[in-house]
Amino acid sequence: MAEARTAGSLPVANVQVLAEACNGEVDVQQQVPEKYLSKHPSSEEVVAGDDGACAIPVIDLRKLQDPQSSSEECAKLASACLNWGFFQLINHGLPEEVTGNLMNDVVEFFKQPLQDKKECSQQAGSLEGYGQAFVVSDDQKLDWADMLYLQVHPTESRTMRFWPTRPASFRHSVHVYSSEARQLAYRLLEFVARGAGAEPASLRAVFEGQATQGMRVNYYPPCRQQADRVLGLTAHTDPCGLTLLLQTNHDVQGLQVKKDGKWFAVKALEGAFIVNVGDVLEIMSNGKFTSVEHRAVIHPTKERISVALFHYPCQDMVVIGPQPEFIKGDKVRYKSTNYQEFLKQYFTAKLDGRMHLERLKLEQ
Ligand SMILES: O=C(O)CCC(=O)C(=O)O
Ligand SMILES: [Fe+2]
Repeated sequence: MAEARTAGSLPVANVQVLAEACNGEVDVQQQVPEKYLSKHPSSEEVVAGDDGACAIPVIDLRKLQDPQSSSEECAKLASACLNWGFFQLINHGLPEEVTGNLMNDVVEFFKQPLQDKKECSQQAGSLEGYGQAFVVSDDQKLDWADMLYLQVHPTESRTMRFWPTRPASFRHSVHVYSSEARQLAYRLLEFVARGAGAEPASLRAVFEGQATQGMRVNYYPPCRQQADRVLGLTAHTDPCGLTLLLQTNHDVQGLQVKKDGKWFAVKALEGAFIVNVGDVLEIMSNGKFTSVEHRAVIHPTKERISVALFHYPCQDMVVIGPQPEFIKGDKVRYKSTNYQEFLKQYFTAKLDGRMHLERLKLEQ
């Protein structure tokens, strides 16, 4: 994701520090600044996921790999990618130690004093490092979150000055986790293609080799005041192909996914990945899969941390458009577009839900 490097964000307050002041953890309690408050609590309906249901479909990798159940599970996967754009992946085979080490180190990173975290601060003109993203004007509403964004693959594209050295195991944990998760993403892309009746290798080939993988860690502090008017992460779609998401405290709900005009609160299953389709996959699949709007809400008393791993096509990709494998007698539904331009537009603007994607749709 070369563009993340040329697209900076205006500097804003550190939200973790602000939250401590607003939550009464220091001598003088501060009011949550207006910039973090939406005008009203959203009028859109939220379907709560606390009755044991997790809202989005659950896909079992073991079933995908078992010849006995593979076709049925593949069809379920393709349907999840079309109708929800999201699913939870169970029996994914990534060792618990690998995900556990990553999450522990991420938690430890954010526990450090601000000064120490600032050693990894973003620099002007780039989104990599510790800071915020998508702040493009002084009067825009702000998200109640800090983030750490790292480009993790290809290895030569890493800028180590943004990679924390504390805790000491951080870099190693990210390296191991991102390599294993990348293999998992490739395997999933094969099943996703198969589920839509395309050649399994067709999608994988686009994302393999020198393809870009970026990791965004989101830190959402609690907010005791007016929690229903404070948003952790504005509604958006992911610009990549496929995102793999993990979160700490699986019992703290934060992620919400839009379907049929309603927000569905996702109840994260312990040990599962939350996987979603990004813009590039919607376009390449000619709309057989959907890049769905999602957002993160915050909790009044508990922090939440999520780690999103974005899988982009190869750096040298020039044009993105519907792939022949996914058209086959269907109408072409999206304009082909210059890939670098597409990324640039995404990373230099305010998050805008699905607007940037709708502009690429052809009249049918
Ligand atoms: O925190 C979450 O659950 C969502 C994160 C997300 O959507 C992102 O980083 O793109
Ligand atoms: Fe996202």
